[in-house]
Amino acid sequence: MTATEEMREGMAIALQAEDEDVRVAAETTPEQASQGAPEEGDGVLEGTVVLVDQAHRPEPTDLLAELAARRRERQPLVPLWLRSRADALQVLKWQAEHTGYVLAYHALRTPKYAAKLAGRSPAGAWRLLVALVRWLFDLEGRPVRRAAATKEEAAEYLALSRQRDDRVKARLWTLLVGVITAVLVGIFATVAAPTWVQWAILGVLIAGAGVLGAPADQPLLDRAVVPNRVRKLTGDQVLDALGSLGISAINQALGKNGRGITFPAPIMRDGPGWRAEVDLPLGVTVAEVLDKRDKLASGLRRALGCVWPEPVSEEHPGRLVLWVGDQEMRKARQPAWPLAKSGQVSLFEPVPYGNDQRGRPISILLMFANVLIGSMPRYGKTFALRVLLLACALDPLAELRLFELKGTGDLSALEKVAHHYAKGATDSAKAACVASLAEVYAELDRRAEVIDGLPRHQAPEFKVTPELAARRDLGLHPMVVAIDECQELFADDEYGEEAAKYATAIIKRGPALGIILILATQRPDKDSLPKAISANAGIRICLRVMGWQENDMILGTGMHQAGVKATMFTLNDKGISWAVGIAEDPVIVRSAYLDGPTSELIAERALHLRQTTGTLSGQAIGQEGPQRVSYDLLADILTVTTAKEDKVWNSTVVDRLADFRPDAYGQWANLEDDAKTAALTARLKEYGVKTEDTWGRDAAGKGRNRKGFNRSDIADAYARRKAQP
Ligand SMILES: Nc1ncnc2c1ncn2[C@@H]1O[C@H](COP(=O)(O)OP(=O)(O)OP(=O)(O)O)[C@@H](O)[C@H]1O
Repeated sequence: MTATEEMREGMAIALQAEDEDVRVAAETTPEQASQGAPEEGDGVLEGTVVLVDQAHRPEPTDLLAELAARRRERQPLVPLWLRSRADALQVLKWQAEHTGYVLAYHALRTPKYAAKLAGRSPAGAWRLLVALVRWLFDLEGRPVRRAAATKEEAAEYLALSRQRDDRVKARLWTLLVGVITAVLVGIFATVAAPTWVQWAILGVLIAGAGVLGAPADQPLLDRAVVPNRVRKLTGDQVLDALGSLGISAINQALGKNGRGITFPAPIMRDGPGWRAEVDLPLGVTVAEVLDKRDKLASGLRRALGCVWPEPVSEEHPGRLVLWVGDQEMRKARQPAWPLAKSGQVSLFEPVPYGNDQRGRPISILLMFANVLIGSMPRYGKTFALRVLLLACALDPLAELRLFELKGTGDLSALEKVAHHYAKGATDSAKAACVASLAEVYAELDRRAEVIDGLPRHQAPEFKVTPELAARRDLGLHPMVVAIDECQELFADDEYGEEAAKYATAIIKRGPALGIILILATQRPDKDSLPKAISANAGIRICLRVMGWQENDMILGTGMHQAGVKATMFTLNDKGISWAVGIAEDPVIVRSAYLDGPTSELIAERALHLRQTTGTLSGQAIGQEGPQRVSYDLLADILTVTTAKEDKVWNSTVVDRLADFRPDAYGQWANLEDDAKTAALTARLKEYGVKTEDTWGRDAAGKGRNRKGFNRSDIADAYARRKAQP
C-alpha cells in the first residue's frame, strides 16, 4: 500500500521533514480523500499535519495513584538503620569498631611516624632557618626595592630602604629577645626540668622540624587500610561491578554516550552491611543480574556470601537493591532462636523461624497456611522443618502428626509430643501416614460442620479463631500434619494416589479449619509432588536447587523469571532459602540452626508444657498409631442399630460404634455430643446420606429434636455400594 493509499483510508503515516529532525504525521479524513487522491509520485501530501510526538498535554490521571507513587519516592524520615533498636546498635557498633580500628592502625605505626619525623627534621630545620633569614632581612621586599632602583626613582627607593632598615632593626630585636628566651628556657630545662620534660621538648622540636620538612606529596600518616570485612560500599564500586557482568546494555549505559545507571537513594548502612538502590539501564532486569551474582561479587571484590542482590517487587523490574554484608551470611553470628531457652507460642501468632541477611528476625504465621519446603539433598530442609515443628510443639494446643519418611530420625526429638509419629521410607510408615491423613481428611468435614453450627458471632469469618481453638469441647485445636521427604509417599505405587487425594483436600480446605500441612521434599517434580498440592501451598521455602523448574515448582510459577532464584545459592549456603508468602515480598532467610541436642531440650519443654495443660494425646500417651482400618462404616451402623429403629440420633450411634469397634471409632468416644454428631454427619456425607432433625428421647427420657438419620437411608446406601462393581 502506498502512502497515498494509506491517506485515502484516513490512516496516519509518519514522514521525515527534510531540514529538521521532526517527524510529522499526515492525516486525511474520508471526505478529503473522496475529493480526489493526489497522484502517486507527485510528492504533494494533502491533509492536516500533526506532530507524531505531541506536545505535552496533561493527561487526566488517577490523582490518588500518582500521589501514592510520589509518596513512595520520598526518602525515609528516619534513616533505615535507625528504625529498629537492633539495626541502630549494629550501626553504632560498626562505627565504634571502625574508629577503633583506625586508631589502632595509627597507634601501631607510631614508631614509623616518629622515625619519619626525625628523618625529615634536618630539612625542616633548614627550611626554618631560611625562612627566618628571609624574614629578618625582609627579603620579600627586595624585588620592589630593586625595581625602584632600576627605574631610578630615588625618592621611592629611599623610602623603601628606610622602611626596610626600620623593619630589620625591629626584627633583629625581636629575634634577639626570642633567642635569649630560648637559650634561657634551654638552660633551665637542661638544669632543672625532669628528664622526661627534656625529652618531650626535644621530641616536640624534632616533630615540629619534621612536620616542616615534610615533602608536599608525602603525607606523614599512612592511609588506614580498612579491612575488607568493613570496607565501605561506594557508588563507583557498584558501577564497576555492574560493568563487569558482561551485560551489553549495562556496558552501553556506562559508556561514553550512555545514559548511565542511577541511584534513587544514597548508599547507606543497613544492619551489618551496606545497601545500594540502583536503577538499572532501560531494558535490563534484576533477574539478569541475579544470574551473575558470583560475577557481581567478584566485581565488588567481596565474598560471594556477602553479596545479596534483590528485586523490589513494588517497583519496576529494573530496580535493584544490592545489600552487601560485612560478613558472609553463613559466617555471621546468628542470633539465638528466641524460643530456644524459654517461652511458648500460639500458632495464631507468627513463630520465629530464622534471620534474613541483615540478621533481622523472620517469623512465620503458620495458622491459615500450608508450607512447602524444598531443596536438593543436604541443604537444610529437615532442619528448617524441625524449627517450624519445634515451634508448633511449643503451642500446647497443637496436635502434631509427624511423618519423617527419610528414616534418619531427624524428627525423633518430637516423638514424645506427637499424636502420630512414624519414620522411615517403609510400607508401615507410609501406611500410618495415609491412615493419619485419612483421619484428617474426615476431620475437615467434621470441623466444617462444627463451625457451621456455631452462632455467627463466634465464627464470624467461618474459620477457627483462638477462642474456638481453646474450647476442647469443639475439637477445633490447631492440627499440624508434617511429612518430610513427602515424595516417598506421593510417588508410591500403593499409597501415592490416596495420599494425594487427602493431601489435596487438606491443603485446600485445612487452613480455615485450623489444619496446617507442612511438606518437605528433595524431589519437587510433578510425579513426586502433585500439581494441586504444590499450587495451593501458601508459604514456600526453597533452599538451594539446581534448575529453574525445581525453583518454580517450589516457589511458584514465574518466580525464577521474576528474580526469586534459589539457584543462586552456593555450596556453602546451607539453611539459606528464598521464602515466599511470609511477607509481602519474597525474602532470603536462614533458618535458625537447632542441632539435635538443642532440639531434644526444646522438645522436653514442649512435653512439660503439654503435661501441664493436659494436651498430650495419641501415641504420646501410649495409644496405638494410626491404622489403615478396613472397616465398613455403613455395615457397622446397620450392625449397631436394629431394624425397629427407623430414625436414630448421630450421637447415640457414635457411642455404640465406639463400643463396637474402639480401634476404628474410639477417637470419637471422647468428643462432646455436638462434635460426635458433626463427625458422623461428615462421614455419612461421603456416602450421600443426609442427617436431619430427628425426634427422640434422651437418657433421662426427655423428648427433643437432635441431628439423626433414617436407618433406611443407610441400608439403601449400603445396598447401592454393594451393587457397584
Ligand atoms: N540454618 C542452618 N545453618 C547452618 N547449617 C545448616 C542449617 N540448616 C542445615 N544446616 C546444615 O545442613 C546439613 C543438612 O541439613 P538437613 O539434614 O536438614 O538437609 P536435608 O536437605 O534435609 O537433607 P536430605 O535431603 O538428605 O534429607 C545439616 O547437617 C546442617 O549441618
